[in-house]
Amino acid sequence: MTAPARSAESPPSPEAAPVRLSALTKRFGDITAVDGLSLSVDAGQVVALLGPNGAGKTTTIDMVLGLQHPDSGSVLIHGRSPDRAVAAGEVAGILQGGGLLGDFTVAETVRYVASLYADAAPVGETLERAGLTSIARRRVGRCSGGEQQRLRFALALVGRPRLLVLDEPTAGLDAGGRRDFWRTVTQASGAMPPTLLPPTLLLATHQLDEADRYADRIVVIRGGRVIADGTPAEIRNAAAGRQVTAVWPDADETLVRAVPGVESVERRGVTVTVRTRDSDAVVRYLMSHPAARDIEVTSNRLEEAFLALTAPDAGPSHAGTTRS
Ligand SMILES: Nc1ncnc2c1ncn2[C@@H]1O[C@H](COP(=O)(O)OP(=O)(O)OP(=O)(O)O)[C@@H](O)[C@H]1O
Repeated sequence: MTAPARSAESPPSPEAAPVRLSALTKRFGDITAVDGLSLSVDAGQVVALLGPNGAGKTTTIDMVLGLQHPDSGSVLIHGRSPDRAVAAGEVAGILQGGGLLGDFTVAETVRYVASLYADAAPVGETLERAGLTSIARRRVGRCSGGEQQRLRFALALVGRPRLLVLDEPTAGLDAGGRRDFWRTVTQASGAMPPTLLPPTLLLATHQLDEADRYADRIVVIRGGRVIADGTPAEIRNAAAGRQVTAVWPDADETLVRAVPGVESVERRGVTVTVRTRDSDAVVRYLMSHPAARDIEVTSNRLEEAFLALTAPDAGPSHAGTTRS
């Protein structure tokens, strides 16, 4: 949890982006953890920073929360500095391994943190939103890892932040704990009144399925830089395109290879498999040949796209869009 305590300073600009990172750079000795990273997150987006270990996700998140300061570049949260945004209670974070007091009950913990805010959300409502009502009297030390993570979510919500930042929120949870955590977050987002809804979510993860399933937008980071930025479907296509298969006994592979966007053509028996960046063009071509039948288009899996994008020798993605 980040420090709460609202201050009485001037309100943020209503038009300012929830997060605007400009040419952000952070070094630790010889290591450049974040290397000129620019990123703008719009209100209401669920954005996943996706990258392999050491990509610079946590360092970026720490700078968004004012826990680290950049060597160069700037961070603006709703148009102001992270320190001021955190002090104003506009942003809350769930950080890796954030501490909880084992002797407090779940309800006491939420009540205590709520008391630090001038304008906290009602405790009962917050417990309900985080799926904690049935264990409100349980000591925190007796809660499972998943329940403790839902408690951290409740603590993040109780200050009514407009931006919620999650760093590897399901690290260490089993499949059931991960599912419950995300069910809680998405149900809370879908059903909460505006007073309790954090409208914008920035999530750091290396869990591909998490980014794919829950984010509107995935920003792939490697070596402290943005290498791809788009919807999950765009990221899949950016790295590896699509695959079109058809049954076509007399296919002329040379002609298929000449269709715009085609990367490879493979023939096994009567089946032709085409990897392409433009599946529409391939389908149109196949449809113009009556002998080609049983045409199927499949998206490559995000995992393949991610591995292709983050391989050490991979160049920057050409199809991913970079927003700043
Ligand atoms: N306080 C620090 N001192 C020295 N090096 C650091 C420090 N914090 C981060 N680094 C280095 O900066 C690089 C980026 O680390 P960071 O933790 O931001 O990556 P990450 O993408 O969050 O990785 P992970 O998924 O493993 O948490 C790594 O090489 C890491 O070793």
